[in-house]
Amino acid sequence: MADSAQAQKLVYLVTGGCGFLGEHVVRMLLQREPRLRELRIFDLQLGPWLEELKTGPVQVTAIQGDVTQAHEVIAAVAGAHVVIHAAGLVDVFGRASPETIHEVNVQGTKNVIEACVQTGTQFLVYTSSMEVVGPNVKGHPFYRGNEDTPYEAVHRHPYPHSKALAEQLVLKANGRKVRGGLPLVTCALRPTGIYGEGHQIMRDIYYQGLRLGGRLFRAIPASVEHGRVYVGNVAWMHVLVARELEQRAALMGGQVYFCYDKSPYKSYEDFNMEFLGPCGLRLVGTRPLLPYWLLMLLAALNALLQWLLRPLLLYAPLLNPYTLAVANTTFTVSTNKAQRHFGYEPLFSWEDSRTRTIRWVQAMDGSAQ
Ligand SMILES: NC(=O)c1ccc[n+]([C@@H]2O[C@H](COP(=O)([O-])OP(=O)(O)OC[C@H]3O[C@@H](n4cnc5c(N)ncnc54)[C@H](O)[C@@H]3O)[C@@H](O)[C@H]2O)c1
Ligand SMILES: CC(C)[C@@H](O)CC[C@@H](C)[C@H]1CC[C@H]2[C@@H]3[C@H](O)C=C4C[C@@H](O)CC[C@]4(C)[C@H]3CC[C@]12C
Repeated sequence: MADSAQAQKLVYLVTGGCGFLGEHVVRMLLQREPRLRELRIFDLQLGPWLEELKTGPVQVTAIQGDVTQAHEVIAAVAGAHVVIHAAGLVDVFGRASPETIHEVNVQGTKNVIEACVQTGTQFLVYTSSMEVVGPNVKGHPFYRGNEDTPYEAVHRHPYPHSKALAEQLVLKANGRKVRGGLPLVTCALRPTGIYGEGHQIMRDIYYQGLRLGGRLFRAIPASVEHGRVYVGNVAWMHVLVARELEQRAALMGGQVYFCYDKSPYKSYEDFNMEFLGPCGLRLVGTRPLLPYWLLMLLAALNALLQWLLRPLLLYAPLLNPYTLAVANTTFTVSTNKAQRHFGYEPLFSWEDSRTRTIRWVQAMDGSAQ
């Protein structure tokens, strides 16, 4: 094994490094990538927690920047050996316009790819999403599917559409010559619904339950299963892919990998209760309390209200026609492609993932029980 001076020679860049997933990727890299000399964290909004990372042996460089600005991306990428592109606008609640979602998720990804080509960075890992596949607009279930399962991926919503376009760009760029003549090696990771410390939607649902007297009301049948994956395992897969991409370029280049672990298959609501239940919330109803047609009507009313109120304020509730359709469509993955291609095994067991998430919820407002 090379001594520490030789081993620490690589420069990594993580775009979106201050986000929910990005922060876990940053911390995982610092803990588990011994070859790091410099870790660049590029984000629109830098977190104050970055300061605590600057006391270690790895040079941590915080870069406030916008992936839609090509020159800012080029400056951040120049000299990096590996780019992990996790920056994105994750919006299925109508907060941002379709144009903005496309600008960030598609044009931003184009800028990252071109920056790699122009500056000579050879390895690019893209954080894609299960939504590149589905659920599709027809509500077809994807049951224990894998990377090769045939499925009619048809998207109308701007977010999944943008992720699909961006993923295509990344995979198509595999093999392009970068500055210096070497080939660009790319791959895309497709997490299912990520949960864990820092998950904003879980936080929102928790506080919604507190506002409703500790109760949540079942809207989705328990039989509708949604694949979920712990954020620490998604971060670990990113670290592993970035490490193995060079040695296994021929096998991994241009490939997609679902992110998976041992988290149980449950409905979105029942899965959330694994963490919210121990924190004092109760899910009312063994089956949906309202008929689906009424939920669709309420979702449509929310969409109409959002449109009417937009000139005055942002009204963006959890329930809208898209989120209802997604929540109500089974989407679970069962694959071992990441294990076969680069030896991935989840770093965190289901029990550990669950405990860590519960502790995070409990710490939110000192509700430890
Ligand atoms: N959360 C999930 O369940 C999930 C599942 C699958 C895939 N993903 C993907 O993982 C990635 C990270 O998602 P997340 O859940 O951590 O979301 P997040 O919103 O917490 O993090 C996204 C980060 O990107 C940054 N960002 C947004 N626009 C930017 C821009 N123009 N320039 C630079 N930085 C910008 C944000 O500031 C934020 O820090 C996204 O690409 C998302 O599509 C998320
Ligand atoms: C109000 C009820 C119907 C409630 O059950 C709605 C839940 C809804 C907000 C979530 C159900 C499924 C979620 C999505 C899924 O986990 C996968 C995603 C892909 C990722 O790339 C971004 C997030 C998301 C779209 C995620 C968003 C919240 C849900 C729609």
